[in-house]
Amino acid sequence: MNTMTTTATTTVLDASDVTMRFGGLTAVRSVSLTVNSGEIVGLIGPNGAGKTTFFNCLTGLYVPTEGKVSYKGTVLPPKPHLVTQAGIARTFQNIRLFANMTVLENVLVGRHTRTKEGLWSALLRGPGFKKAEAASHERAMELLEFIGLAHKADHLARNLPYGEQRKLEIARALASEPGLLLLDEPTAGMNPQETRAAEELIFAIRDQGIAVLVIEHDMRFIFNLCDRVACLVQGEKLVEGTPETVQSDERVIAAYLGTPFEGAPGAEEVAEVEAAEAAAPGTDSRTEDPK
Ligand SMILES: Nc1ncnc2c1ncn2[C@@H]1O[C@H](COP(=O)(O)OP(=O)(O)OP(=O)(O)O)[C@@H](O)[C@H]1O
Repeated sequence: MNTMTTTATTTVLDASDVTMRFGGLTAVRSVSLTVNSGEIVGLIGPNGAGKTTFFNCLTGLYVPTEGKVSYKGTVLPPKPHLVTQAGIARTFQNIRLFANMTVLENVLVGRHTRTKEGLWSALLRGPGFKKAEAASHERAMELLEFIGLAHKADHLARNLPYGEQRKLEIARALASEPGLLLLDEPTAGMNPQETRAAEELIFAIRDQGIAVLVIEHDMRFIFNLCDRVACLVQGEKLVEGTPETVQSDERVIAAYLGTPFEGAPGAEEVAEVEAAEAAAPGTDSRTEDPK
């Protein structure tokens, strides 16, 4: 399903024995994970398992207590902007757009790590700055085209529907021209149509040669999307493997259900619940202005 036709596979991300302690609490314990070129890797686990903390260790927001993180063979500096510059971009669990800026401006903000023009050039608006500005504008419009929002370039970000805000965040992350994209719960709060669109978008991103690591609670989404899935439980990696391996692992099921596995809900039951949800108006618990 997710097969690539490219030949050589290289390791894009190599996180080795990453441990993160907060005082007496070990949120992540000796977790190793690689992401290879052409791959979409999923990170799952119950609430509080350490997924976001692990992401924060990868992106320089946290300095791991132990372990190291390399990107394309080079150990990453523990500073978010340097990690972005190195080639890793991320989105957050809660939407972090500039609500009062336009869609285009939000993407342009994401380009700043790739703009080499210095302060004086920017202040004097010399020819170098103008050329860089035009190139950034062109690339930002290409990205908006790619996510299907070019026609809304001049809209304020806060006026976009929720699913489009999530897409815009992805476009802003892509604006830094990453080799690896980290997505923290990209479908949180989405309806089934938006979730399907997000899936298509992530496949398209992978097809452009960008490796993807994604945290998600929606199991159907993750098992359909990913080439490989790792499951964290209480800060430790419990299982890693193909979606087939992970979803049939009884330890994973038990970790989610909190009880020994006694049979998964049937497809019919799931469809019934979904149909009831879709039919009932006003059951969407999302807020207009998600934090
Ligand atoms: N800055 C922090 N200081 C202290 N404890 C923290 C901090 N960040 C996370 N934790 C703790 O670390 C553990 C892992 O949290 P984390 O948010 O990484 O889990 P998660 O798997 O991302 O959960 P969720 O799915 O709910 O987002 C939790 O017990 C959390 O309370």
